[in-house]
Amino acid sequence: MPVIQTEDLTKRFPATTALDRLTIDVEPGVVGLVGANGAGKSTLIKILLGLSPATSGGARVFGLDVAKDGPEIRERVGYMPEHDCLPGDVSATEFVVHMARMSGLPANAARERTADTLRHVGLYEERYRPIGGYSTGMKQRVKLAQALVHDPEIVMLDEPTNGLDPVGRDEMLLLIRRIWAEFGITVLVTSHLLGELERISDHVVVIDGGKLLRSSSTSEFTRTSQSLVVEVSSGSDAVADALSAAGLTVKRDGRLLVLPLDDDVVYDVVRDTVAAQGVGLIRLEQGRHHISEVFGEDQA
Ligand SMILES: Nc1ncnc2c1ncn2[C@@H]1O[C@H](COP(=O)(O)OP(=O)(O)OP(=O)(O)O)[C@@H](O)[C@H]1O
Repeated sequence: MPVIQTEDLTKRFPATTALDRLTIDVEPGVVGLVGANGAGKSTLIKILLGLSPATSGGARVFGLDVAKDGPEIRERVGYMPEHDCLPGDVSATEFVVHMARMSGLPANAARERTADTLRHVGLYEERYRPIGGYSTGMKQRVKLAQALVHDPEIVMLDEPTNGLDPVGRDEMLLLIRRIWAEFGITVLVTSHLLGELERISDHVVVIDGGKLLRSSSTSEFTRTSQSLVVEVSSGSDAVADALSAAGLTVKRDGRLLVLPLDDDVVYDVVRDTVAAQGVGLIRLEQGRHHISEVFGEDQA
């Protein structure tokens, strides 16, 4: 059963339509929600949490209606907001214990879960220091920990890699993948970077101007964009011409010839063509495009 479903979900603000008849089904796993700034990602999350009403259409989380069952949904969901929202004068431990108590955990369980969760996100001795002195990466980890501390069934992470350097991004992406892989908690994670979500998501939903552009499994995204890279010992111009004559679309990338891999027969055509030209085949390998390239963006 889908964990999140929306049907014709629409949210209008006076000056803009943030979501425009959005219909999606999200199955368990890591789901990437991709869109440029202002695409409607945060608005969708707030509606799913029952914090903001839809203008029309509907949404369900675990089959519960977001318009009526907000409190029950929020008990079962963890939420990491996009913007910095942490108090600077308390420690990570104090803050996360507080959030755990707010979720209804008894004092002892809250302390134990907090210690486990902060360790899981990679905060150790620093967890006793005031959050005000933390780096952006450490603050993002505290935000992630408070989303996980009450052992939710889904976490919704709004731009968790925002403001992080490349190493911090990689670490955060790995942590997110582990939430699903090790604990079986479904993750809905937003980003404006297609390339980074492609690396960790089982399924990717792309929205633009509040409208659905595409929703499919990550493997399907990349399968439709696979290519075959060919390198020959000499005479690459003649080989390219012969491949074109055989009906293939050939692109040049320096010494390499790149062909769309839409059919396995492409391998045979390349092998036969290269043999007929009497040149050596140095390389024949599958190239994997990034989703971002499919959308013509250079973001990976
Ligand atoms: N409370 C609000 N009042 C009026 N307009 C809003 C409100 N919240 C969002 N919007 C508008 O709705 C559109 C979608 O905003 P949203 O924050 O959902 O986008 P986003 O994809 O999360 O982008 P970002 O990453 O920049 O937050 C934007 O045009 C935004 O200005």
